[in-house]
Amino acid sequence: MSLAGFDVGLDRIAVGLFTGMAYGLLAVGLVLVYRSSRFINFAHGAIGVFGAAVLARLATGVPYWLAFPLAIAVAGLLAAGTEAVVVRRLAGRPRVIGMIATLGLAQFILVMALLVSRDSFSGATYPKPPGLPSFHIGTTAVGSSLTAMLLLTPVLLGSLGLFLNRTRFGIAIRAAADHPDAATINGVAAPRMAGLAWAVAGGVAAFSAILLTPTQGVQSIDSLGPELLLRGLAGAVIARMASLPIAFVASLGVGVLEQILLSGQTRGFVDVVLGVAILIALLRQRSPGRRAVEVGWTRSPASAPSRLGLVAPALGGVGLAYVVSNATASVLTEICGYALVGMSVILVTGVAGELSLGQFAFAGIGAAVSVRVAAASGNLFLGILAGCAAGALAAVLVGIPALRLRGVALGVTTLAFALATSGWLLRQPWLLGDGVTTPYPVWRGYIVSVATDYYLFALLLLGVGWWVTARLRAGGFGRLLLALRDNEEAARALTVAAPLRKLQAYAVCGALAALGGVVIGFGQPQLSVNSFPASASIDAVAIAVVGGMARNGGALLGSIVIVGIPALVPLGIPGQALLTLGWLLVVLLLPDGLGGVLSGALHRFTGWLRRVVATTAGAGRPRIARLTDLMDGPDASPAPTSLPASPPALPSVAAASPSLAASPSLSLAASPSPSLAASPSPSLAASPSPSLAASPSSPAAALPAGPLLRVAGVRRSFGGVRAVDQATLEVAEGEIVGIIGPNGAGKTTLFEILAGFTAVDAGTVHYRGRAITGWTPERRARAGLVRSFQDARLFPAMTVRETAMVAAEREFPTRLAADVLGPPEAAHARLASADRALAAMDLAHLADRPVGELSTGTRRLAEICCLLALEPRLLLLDEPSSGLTQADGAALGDLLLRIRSELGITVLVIEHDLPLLSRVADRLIAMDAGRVIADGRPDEVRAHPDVVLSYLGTDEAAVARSGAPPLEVP
Ligand SMILES: Nc1ncnc2c1ncn2[C@@H]1O[C@H](COP(=O)(O)OP(=O)(O)OP(=O)(O)O)[C@@H](O)[C@H]1O
Repeated sequence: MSLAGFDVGLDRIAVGLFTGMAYGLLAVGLVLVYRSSRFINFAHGAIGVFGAAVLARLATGVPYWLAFPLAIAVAGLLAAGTEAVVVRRLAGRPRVIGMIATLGLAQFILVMALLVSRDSFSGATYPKPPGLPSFHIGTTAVGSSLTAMLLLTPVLLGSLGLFLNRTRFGIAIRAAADHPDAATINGVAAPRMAGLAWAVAGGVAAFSAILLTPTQGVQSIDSLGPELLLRGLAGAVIARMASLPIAFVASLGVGVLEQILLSGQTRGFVDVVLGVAILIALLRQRSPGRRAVEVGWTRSPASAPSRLGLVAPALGGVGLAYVVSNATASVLTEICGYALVGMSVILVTGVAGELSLGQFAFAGIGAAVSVRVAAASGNLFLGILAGCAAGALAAVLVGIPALRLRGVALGVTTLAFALATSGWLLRQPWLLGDGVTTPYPVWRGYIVSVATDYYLFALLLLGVGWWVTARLRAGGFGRLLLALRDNEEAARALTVAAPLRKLQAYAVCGALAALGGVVIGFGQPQLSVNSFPASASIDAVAIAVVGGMARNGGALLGSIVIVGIPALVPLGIPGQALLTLGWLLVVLLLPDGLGGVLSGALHRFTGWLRRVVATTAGAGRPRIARLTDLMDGPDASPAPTSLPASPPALPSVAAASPSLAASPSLSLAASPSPSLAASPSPSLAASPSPSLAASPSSPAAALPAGPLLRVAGVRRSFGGVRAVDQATLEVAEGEIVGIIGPNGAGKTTLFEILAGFTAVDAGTVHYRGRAITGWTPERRARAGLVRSFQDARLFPAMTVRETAMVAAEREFPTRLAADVLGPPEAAHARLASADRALAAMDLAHLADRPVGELSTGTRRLAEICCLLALEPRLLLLDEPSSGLTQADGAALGDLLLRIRSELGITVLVIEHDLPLLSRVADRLIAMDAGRVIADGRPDEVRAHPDVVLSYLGTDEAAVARSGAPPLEVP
């Protein structure tokens, strides 16, 4: 039967269901692992293939049906071992790194499978299950393997369901996956349960690989890589990486759809359709309320463009052109191209913190467009520009769905795009078709036709890409990306426009990868899709990780190791295994990659040389000190000495108290310190200054009639939990209002809604008379509605000064082009503004300390400093006293009163410290189970019977016990 040119007959559907079963099992394993470890195990398919290899080897000596469970058990053990040795070891590092480690592991395991048994890659010679019938559906032969799959898959899934839902271990796995902390408190060993989940997933993968291999032709490592993974991921993503049954059923659909499409189209077209299906599934997913904050990024030296750092390797590279053969020059050219793509990975993953598995697709598109445009226009530079623009555009389009969903979303969409590009897009006749003849680049009339000459041209483009990347990383743009990577919500609360900045990052990375593609493209007389396979995108990730993501030089180093060595030295399978094992070990053991090791060695070497020169030649600063710039460049953190002079330290909030430096805790016991408003600083303390008074959010600006904030009938549920339920409240200009309620009452969710981080199910929020329900967090923050966070995490890998510079973005925003080409005025202005703000809060002495090293109290002060720098009109503070000592808590009360009296800022504050609130608040609002249960004067609310019942549990006496005796309300 045919429909629109596609065969939808029974045969097709039957074959589709069989392959769909295999994809379904893959998807089930991916979901299981994702639920327990929160990342995608890219080695999942490879673990299955390893199990299949073990069966092929065992079946030569023992009966098949004995080898079958043994092989599954080996795969389960391998998966559990992966969890214990690789995943747990990387627990404190970003999840992206865990996923990258599994990419390396996948390659290593596949090579190992090849060493265990070559049969695991060939359907013709692979053992088939004995004792089971073969039959026909229509004209389709169903062999014994498919019969086994048909009979055993329901048994396997049924047992898995029973195991997860009915057994103690299964329930513990689910509990540990969904609520690890709660499970640990209840005595469930969460890490052991994750290991068990991985073991089950590994066994399932082996089951599917063992029964699927006999139905396949010869499989290559490539066909078992990204393509198979995408098919499993499609079902898993449709099931939102959560539901095992939906993942399985969706995968059956994927299998059937694939078979039907294959009747009239190529495999590449199937990838396009799957990519679109994944995109739709991702876009339909609702953005989660609170996001998990990414942990584990360490502070890395950003590479500022140092002249020596560029010139020294460039001179070495140029020198090579005169000593190597044309064949070697071609390899060197390839290394340059891959290094540029690796740099794009460094920017998107190392700096922006998102995994992209499609950078080579952008390279391919860039190459194809540039070659076409250059050939048509006869202008090489026009071709290069067009190629980079095409790469940037493609990256932006692919990145859009990932904007709302962090974590794995970009990895999944880019993987789909990589496959669709190499399988379909690049094969279109208007791009590469069956291959196009590349015109020779012409340089000022000179035709670059010799490989060694072309290598020099490649080196030039590498230098340009390096310089641009280094400028961006060291400037304001790099800082914004780091802030978004470390803590996206905090960055948005400081007015950073996350979607715009991320799209800019994707565009730059797409253009950079495309430039790599241009280098590779013009280096080949005939350009075809074979130069840009999907698996090369994974090599690009390997390059970045092996070389080290902290430095641009890492991409070059990684490219030499991953591309150069195999091209120059024939490795064979054992050599390849060693190389992949090597890069896996680098991921596990060297967070800074080989670049970090080399840079450390250079530092030590130059230190030693300096000492030698100093001893032999007496005093004097040897120039070789700057050799270290080869890897690092000067630290991007601007030296305080190079700044415009900061105003003298102010008589600030903390000035009258023991200094913050002297005490690790927050010291706000400043009252009666000189007034903030009286401070000579032109910054946050400058309420009467012209800039603040002129600001639209200034209290002096014309006020609309009515309350500053009006919340009406707001509702928000998470699953079955009504976090906020018909909340209605108002806050008048100039008030300090406290929000109280027991844990889980919905206070923070209400703040999330007010600040724009969580969407409402129903109800409206009006601020200054305008409906802001649909506004983004950054728009609200720019309008003066500013929030703090309960944990005051800020950006752990950034210094206090850099954090304050993020807040200064509101006044002096970073412009991408100016960051690369422009003069440093805006950067200086941001720096001066940050230093003024820090000085006003007496934090100047902490300016160069990484935020991650500060105590909670000091971080909280730094956070308030940044928030005040935004010149807010309404400040939402979420439990500002948590983590403070009692004395600091009292000083916080003084600070709140002065923020209102001297800066005219209205404050809405969530607090558990009732005595503090009773002292500073004009009004209290009590919440319970998402509802507002009381609203009025503090003494009234505290005495309200519902409040006593829900919040205090007992009676008014508990108020006195919960802290110091209440003070008079001012
Ligand atoms: N993103 C989310 N996903 C699922 N449930 C959520 C989410 N955010 C909040 N909740 C649930 O909503 C309810 C209210 O949580 P919320 O954090 O707003 O309360 P709270 O009053 O701020 O508590 P606490 O004082 O402990 O911070 C809780 O049951 C919480 O588990």
